[in-house]
Amino acid sequence: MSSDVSAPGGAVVARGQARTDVLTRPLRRWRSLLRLLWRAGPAHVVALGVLVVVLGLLPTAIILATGELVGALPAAVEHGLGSADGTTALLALAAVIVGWTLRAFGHNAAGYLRQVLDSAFTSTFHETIARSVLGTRGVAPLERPEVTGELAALEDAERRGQLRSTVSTMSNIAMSRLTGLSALIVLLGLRWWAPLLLASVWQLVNLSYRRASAKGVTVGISEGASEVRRSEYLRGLAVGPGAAKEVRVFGLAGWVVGQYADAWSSVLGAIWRSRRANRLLTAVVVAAILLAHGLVLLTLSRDVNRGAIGVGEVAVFVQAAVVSFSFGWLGDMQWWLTRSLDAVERVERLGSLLATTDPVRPTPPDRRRTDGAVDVRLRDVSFTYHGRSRPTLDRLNVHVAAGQSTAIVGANGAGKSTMVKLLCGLYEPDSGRVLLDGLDAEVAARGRVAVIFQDFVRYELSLRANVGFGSLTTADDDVPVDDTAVDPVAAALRDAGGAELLARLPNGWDTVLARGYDGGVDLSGGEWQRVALARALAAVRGGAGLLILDEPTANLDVRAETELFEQFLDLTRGTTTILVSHRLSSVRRADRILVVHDRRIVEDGSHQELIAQEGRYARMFALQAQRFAVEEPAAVPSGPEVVRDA
Ligand SMILES: Nc1ncnc2c1ncn2[C@@H]1O[C@H](COP(=O)(O)OP(=O)(O)OP(=O)(O)O)[C@@H](O)[C@H]1O
Repeated sequence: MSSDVSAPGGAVVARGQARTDVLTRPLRRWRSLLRLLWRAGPAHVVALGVLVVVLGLLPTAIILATGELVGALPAAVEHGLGSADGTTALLALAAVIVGWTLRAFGHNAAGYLRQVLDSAFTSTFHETIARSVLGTRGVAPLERPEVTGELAALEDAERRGQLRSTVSTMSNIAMSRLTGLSALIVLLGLRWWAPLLLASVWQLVNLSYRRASAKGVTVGISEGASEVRRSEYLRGLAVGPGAAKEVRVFGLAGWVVGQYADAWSSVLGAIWRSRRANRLLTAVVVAAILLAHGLVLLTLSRDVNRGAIGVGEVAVFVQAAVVSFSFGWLGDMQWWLTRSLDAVERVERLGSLLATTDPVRPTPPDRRRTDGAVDVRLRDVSFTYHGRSRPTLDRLNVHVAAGQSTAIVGANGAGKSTMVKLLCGLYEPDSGRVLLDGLDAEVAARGRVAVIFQDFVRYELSLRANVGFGSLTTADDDVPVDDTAVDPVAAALRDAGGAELLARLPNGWDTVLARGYDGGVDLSGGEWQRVALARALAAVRGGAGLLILDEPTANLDVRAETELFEQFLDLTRGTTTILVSHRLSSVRRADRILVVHDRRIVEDGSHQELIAQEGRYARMFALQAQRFAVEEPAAVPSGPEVVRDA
């Protein structure tokens, strides 16, 4: 009942809202664009603005001066250049020359300013996005579908180069509009209806082409969207490094190219079909342009016949009628500008989405330690990922004393990495508290937690940056990089077992760890893991009091992982350490082992205690030992690889 009553009212409100939006949305978009532009370089914006006005009005000024010159010439010829008519002609000629000279210089200067502002605008645009994205506490807001949608659309606009010439496009359009408008004003001198008629017909052109191109784009985007994505994906398969090996080994080259061509021509087919449907509209618009200009020129010729206007005025009105086209459709420029406005609107929306999805929680008044090992406490912590109905962690209670080494083990998907992410303050729990030295992890983690995730980042930068990012302050220090006694970054790499790697790199610490760069080298999976571990050790040297290794060693063999973890525990003695691994033999030396199962911690104790309990851990350990004994009996008899829950 209530919905029956409210529905019509709601529809009226929605219609009213839509109408208001039609009016306010363009204003909002323009305001955002101009605000970004202003931030890109106010002085350049003012200078370009002045030039746009001058260059926009100059063509009409030149037309007027030309008219004056043409009008004065017969009398000047008759009475000589020294006469008053001669002076008028000479002044008009001078005005024309000055006008053209100004135009040439003005366009040069405007070209320079446009270039500067185009790149400044793009970088301000990127900076605004980066600020919004990096400004969130944690990563949860970035996983919201509406945020990922906006980011994907912005990336797409970027890839298509839709922003690179925003300022050029905008200034060119503004200039053309000013020229068209001033030419129309001049035509008022012929008949009051002449500019109105031409302006209307150019607006008709504008409307119809905007509709046609929007339709083409919509067809391209909506009907062809999946085909566009598919063709781009196929192109990536053909030319990108990701699939290069498989495409060759499986002989997929012909198939990839054929599929790419099919997908692309199906997109183009849809766009061409949509354009063909506009032929009638185009014919009507062309007829309207011819008719309107015909009427204006007919009126003009009748005035000439009647002797109502002179030759100078004819020159002015004919040129003004021709130049009035600048009031009409300006081709791709308008399309590009609309794309820029769309992108700016998205940036604004992204900013407000990220601002509202990240409420700040109050920090408790507990004590705060600023150095040494971190005391970790999870108090009744429950956590559910966005879009999931079931919590991943349910009322967890753990206390890890400062300096303790703890291993987290459990089957795939048990929630081990989720615990790690909560400890890093990347997500907020639904309820309960994650406390580091008594402070919420979201506020306390930065600088105090060092972590190497399973999918740690392989920065396409120098070795020194890859290790030094663990502690930017140490990496920035201008110390000799090869001396492990004084350089914490070098010491971290040595401790992580990366000395041999360093010796093999062509440019030592400056070697870029990626192919495709001068002297760049890609590393094996195991070598990358040593670099990542070195990064974590650098962080500890830089003051991190909680070190978490979330299975970054999966590419190392069992023996290497075990040795590394043991070495790690020795090196980080005095630091709170959390190790996540599926290989139980690798973490058995930890002071304490937590077994995560079905969203909770089900066992908690040392290796010996858990084995003695004969519970889940003991079963997992026995199973892994058994499997390993079958696969590689000689290597590590007491505990092995293989990753399965019992
Ligand atoms: N960003 C995310 N959004 C939604 N669900 C997620 C997200 N990350 C993890 N999950 C889900 O949460 C559950 C626990 O994942 P988590 O990565 O913590 O497990 P894990 O114990 O570390 O597993 P593994 O041993 O395979 O690394 C899984 O069901 C996983 O699919």
